[in-house]
Amino acid sequence: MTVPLPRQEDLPVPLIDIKQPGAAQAVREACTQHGFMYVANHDVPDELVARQFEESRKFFALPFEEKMKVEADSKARGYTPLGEQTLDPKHQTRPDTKESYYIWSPDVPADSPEAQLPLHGTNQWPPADMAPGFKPVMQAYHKAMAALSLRVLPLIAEALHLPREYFLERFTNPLMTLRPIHYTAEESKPDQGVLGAGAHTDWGFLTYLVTDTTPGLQIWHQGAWVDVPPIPGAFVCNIGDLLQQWTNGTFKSTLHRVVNLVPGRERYSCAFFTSPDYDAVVECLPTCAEGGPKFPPVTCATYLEGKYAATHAGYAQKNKGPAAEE
Ligand SMILES: O=C(O)CCC(=O)C(=O)O
Ligand SMILES: [Fe+2]
Repeated sequence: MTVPLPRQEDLPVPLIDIKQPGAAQAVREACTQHGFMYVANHDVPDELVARQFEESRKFFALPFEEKMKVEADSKARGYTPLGEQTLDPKHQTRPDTKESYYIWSPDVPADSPEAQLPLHGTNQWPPADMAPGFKPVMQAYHKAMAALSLRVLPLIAEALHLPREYFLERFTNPLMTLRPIHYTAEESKPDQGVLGAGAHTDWGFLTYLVTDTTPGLQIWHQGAWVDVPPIPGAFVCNIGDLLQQWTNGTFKSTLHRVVNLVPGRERYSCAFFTSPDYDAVVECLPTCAEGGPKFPPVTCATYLEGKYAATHAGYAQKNKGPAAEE
C-alpha cells in the first residue's frame, strides 16, 4: 500500500482489512448497518488499477462514432453511450450523465449453446488500432477482481455463520461484470432530477468500486445522503439486492447515487459487479430465517435480466421480442 489509510473515525463506513483476524465480524457489522464498506489489503496491485483508469480515459476520449462501433449488444456487452441508462426513472428528468463499457464473464463463443442464454455472449473489444491497451488491461483487471471476489466469499459465508464454502459452491461459473464509467463534467442538480447516476441499489451479490480521486458517490443512511469519498488503495464494496434477498434482509442493499458537485470536473470510476451462477436460486438462507422469508425465491438470471431491461434503453430495445436485432 503506497498511501497510509485514513483513520476509521474519519470515514462514513467501516474500513476492513480482509486479512485481519476478526474480519468476518467486522464484515457482518458493516453489511448489517451500512450495506457498504471499504475493503483494504486486497492484493489487487495499485498499478493495475491505475492502468485500468488510463485505458478507460483513452477509450472514452475517442470520437463518438468510433465508440459506437462497439455499442453494447443484446447481451449487454460493449459501450453504453451517454443517455442510455436511467437508474431512477421515477425521479430523474434526464438520463444519467455518464457513458460506460460492459465486459463480462462468462465470455463464450457466439456459436456455443451457452451464448443462447440471456446475458451470455462474447465480449466486444474496440479495434486494437483504436485502443491498443484496452483489451489486455481490462482482461487483466477483470481477472484480478474475479479472483478477489472469490477470496472474499468464505469471509461473507463466515459472517453469515455458514460453512466457508457455501457461496463458492454457488459461484462455479459466476456472472461477473467489469464496468468502467465516465461521468461528464455537467454539474448535477439532484432536486431537478439531473444526476451522474440516479439513486439505485445494485442488483447482484457484491460490487467493488474504484474511483479516480473525484468524490461524488453518496449513500442513503439514516435518512440523509452521506458522501463516501474514494480512498486510495481500497475498494468501496457494497451489498447488492441478491445478497440482501439471500440474507432475508439481514445484509442491506443500500440506496446510492452519484452527484457531480464540482462543475467542470469529469469523473472516472470502475465498478466490478459480482453475481452467482446464472441458475443459482436465491432464497432465504438457513441462518437468516428468523421471522420467516421476506422475499420469494428468485434465480440470479431472472432478477438480473429484469433490471437490465428496466434501466437500459439499449438493452430493452435489443431484446424486445422476435423482431429484435440478433
Ligand atoms: O461511480 C460510482 O461511484 C458508483 C457507480 C454505481 O453505483 C454503479 O455503477 O452501480
Ligand atoms: Fe451502484
